[in-house]
Amino acid sequence: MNRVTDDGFRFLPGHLDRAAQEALVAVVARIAEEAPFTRFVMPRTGRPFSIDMTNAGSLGWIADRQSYRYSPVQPANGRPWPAIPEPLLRLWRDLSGYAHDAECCLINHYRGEGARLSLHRDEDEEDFDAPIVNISLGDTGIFRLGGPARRDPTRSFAVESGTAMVFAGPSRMFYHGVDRLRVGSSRLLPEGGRLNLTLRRVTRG
Ligand SMILES: O=C(O)CCC(=O)C(=O)O
Ligand SMILES: [Fe+2]
Repeated sequence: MNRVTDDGFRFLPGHLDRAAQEALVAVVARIAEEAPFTRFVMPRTGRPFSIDMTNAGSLGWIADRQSYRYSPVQPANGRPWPAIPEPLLRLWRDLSGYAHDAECCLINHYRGEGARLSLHRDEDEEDFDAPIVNISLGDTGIFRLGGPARRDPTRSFAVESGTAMVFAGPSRMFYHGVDRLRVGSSRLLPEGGRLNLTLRRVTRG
């Protein structure tokens, strides 16, 4: 049921088997020891996200009252983010086909009911030519994919644990978001919920 569409979007359910998923959960736990999950607030409104975030990589995606941006250090303590672990770099190399390595792995933790991510575009990077590689672990997320304009029609995908998605070509700049979780649909994470990892190139290679 792997799908490739001519807009460059690839939907790859079952890309990671159970063992690979468990290994990535352990990888995320190690990252979170060095860079604890935090709840960012949105610029201007100061309203908190409904999900917790952390990063690995030379640059991490952050949000505060001022802006959405990439930072080489963790806002909470000024320390660098942990390096992107090798298994994640391998996924990037396999799935992105890009000449340069990912610089950021943003990790989103959707803890349960009410955790969502409104429709947005990933546009804080300098390099829009590099694809975005998206990996899901734990509870199924209801993912919404639109088009280049906010008003474009959207499609919804149930994104199960182990699914990889690649946003290349035109789909790199498509609006997207997560409406909700199917809470309790997976037993991968001991505390439940969903982890989403996005591997990103930020600077021009
Ligand atoms: O959780 C997801 O699948 C989407 C995450 C996302 O769009 C983002 O982190 O920018
Ligand atoms: Fe996004």
